[in-house]
Amino acid sequence: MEPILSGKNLVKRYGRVTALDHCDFELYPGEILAVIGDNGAGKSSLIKALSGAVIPDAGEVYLDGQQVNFRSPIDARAAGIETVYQTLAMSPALSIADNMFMGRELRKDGIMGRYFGKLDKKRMQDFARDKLSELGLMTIQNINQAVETLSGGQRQGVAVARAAAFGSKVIILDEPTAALGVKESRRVLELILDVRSRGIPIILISHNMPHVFEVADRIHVHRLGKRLCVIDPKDFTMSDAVAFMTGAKEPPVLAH
Ligand SMILES: Nc1ncnc2c1ncn2[C@@H]1O[C@H](COP(=O)(O)OP(=O)(O)OP(=O)(O)O)[C@@H](O)[C@H]1O
Repeated sequence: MEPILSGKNLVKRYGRVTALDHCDFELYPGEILAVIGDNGAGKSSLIKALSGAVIPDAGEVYLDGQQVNFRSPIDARAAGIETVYQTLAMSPALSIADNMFMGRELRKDGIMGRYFGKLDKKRMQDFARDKLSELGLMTIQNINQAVETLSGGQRQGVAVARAAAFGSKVIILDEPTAALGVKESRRVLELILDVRSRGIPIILISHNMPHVFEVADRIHVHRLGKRLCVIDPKDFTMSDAVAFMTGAKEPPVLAH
């Protein structure tokens, strides 16, 4: 099977810091791939390079086997890669429906939409409602409710639903459960599994080993700016994973 998204020899330097040091990466169709690593290992730099948020100094990114050169996250989004950052990029005062369409609002058909930019609120609300209920998020009663009235878990849910609605190829989640309580985290993990069952592969960056081991099909262990190894969570313990990523223990099989 060919990877849906891959990176080869990616390099990213910030002054004298090498955040990505000839890093390789592969995401396969339909999988949840966790990316773990110590603070500063370069995980964020990796997903940013894959999603157009930073332009690597060297190396290549391939989507569906074709080389891509994303100049911005907008390019990556247009190609079907959606990223949910911890900060969520939502406007708290706007409604759920408005947040789902932020930056890609639907306009009305015909003259009103084309020449006067009139938004098709009804179509956006219906779409938002459909997407949220598809993912079992209809504990949210009112699609016109402001995002600031939602709990942390519900907000994360809306952000994941938004990504799932538009991310036709790949969804990247950066620490989706970091700010959440036990119950809310559980809901978000279920949502991640739901998204996978719809056939969309997910990259999950997380420091939370129980969460990683619960949902990931494979784990990319990142260390000192590159992939150290990829492990199957069924073959290793959480302490093994932590030992590999901190350098306390050598992995049995290296990435290269
Ligand atoms: N914009 C930037 N300017 C300068 N240095 C940066 C910048 N972004 C990242 N770095 C450096 O690059 C290295 C890798 O950072 P990165 O954020 O990718 O790591 P990370 O694994 O995501 O860390 P964490 O788990 O702490 O979020 C770090 O040494 C960091 O200080």
